[in-house]
Amino acid sequence: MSVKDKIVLITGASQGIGRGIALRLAKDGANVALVDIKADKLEDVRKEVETLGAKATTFVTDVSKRDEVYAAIDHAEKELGGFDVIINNAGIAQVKPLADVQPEDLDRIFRINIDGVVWGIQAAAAKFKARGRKGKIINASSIAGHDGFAMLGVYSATKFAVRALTQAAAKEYASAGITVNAYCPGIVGTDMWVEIDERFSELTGAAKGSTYKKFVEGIALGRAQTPEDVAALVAFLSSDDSDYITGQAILTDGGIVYR
Ligand SMILES: NC(=O)C1=CN([C@@H]2O[C@H](COP(=O)(O)OP(=O)(O)OC[C@H]3O[C@@H](n4cnc5c(N)ncnc54)[C@H](O)[C@@H]3O)[C@@H](O)[C@H]2O)C=CC1
Ligand SMILES: CC(=O)C(C)=O
Repeated sequence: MSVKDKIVLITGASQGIGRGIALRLAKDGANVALVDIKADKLEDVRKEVETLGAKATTFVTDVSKRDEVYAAIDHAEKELGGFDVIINNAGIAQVKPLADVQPEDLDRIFRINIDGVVWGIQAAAAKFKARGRKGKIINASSIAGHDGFAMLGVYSATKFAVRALTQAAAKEYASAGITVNAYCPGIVGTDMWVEIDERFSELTGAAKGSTYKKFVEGIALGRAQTPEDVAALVAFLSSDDSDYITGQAILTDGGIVYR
């Protein structure tokens, strides 16, 4: 399995799963374009990647803004000399009972978790076609893209939407040699889960840390997932070994959801 010398753009790369993917791909020989809204943390990840001997560039981008996503891909191509894979990883969570959801809640999460993936798909596909090259598009879904989770209903809807977009894009772009897949992590110990746990505590009175603990106790393999666990699947999906796979939303969750 190799991603050697591939040029991979990763959104949401400042921390958590995105950072884990960047470091894994760099170790495997890829060069990476790191994209996020958090400029300072992006630079920290760039230095970590370069320590591993890979080339890296950063581009501060809000994925909900179409022009910025197109500009990020142009930047990656110019700075790194090509463009082979996009990982539409950036996303936000939202913990709220459905009864309390307001129009602005929908707007915010849809713009990042759905619009951001649409812009990433269309901008990457346009660039692959312009370069006359095959390419790979890889999107972040979730176990919540396979099962709707209570208090995470709108979030779950966005992750179901990512699966739908992945399937539709796989069909639209197959003839251009572009594959489109999604990864579906389970309970990963990142800042996103710190926030989810805190919001559950505020809403239900659960002790701090107890919601995360309860979810982790439901994992068959008996431990929380790490960004490295997720990155292992994404490295495979980024490599030529996954060339015959398209339109799939692959679970990597240690045994929570079975499909
Ligand atoms: N942590 C978990 O348990 C799981 C996470 N996921 C998904 O994996 C992806 C990454 O999650 P984590 O690393 O855990 O989250 P995280 O909250 O630790 O990191 C998300 C990154 O995305 C960036 N981001 C947020 N909005 C952005 C925007 N508009 N434009 C550009 N960047 C933006 C943030 O600045 C941050 O660096 C998300 O799509 C999430 O929904 C899926 C399943 C489980
Ligand atoms: C954050 C997330 O996708 C879940 C379900 O944990």
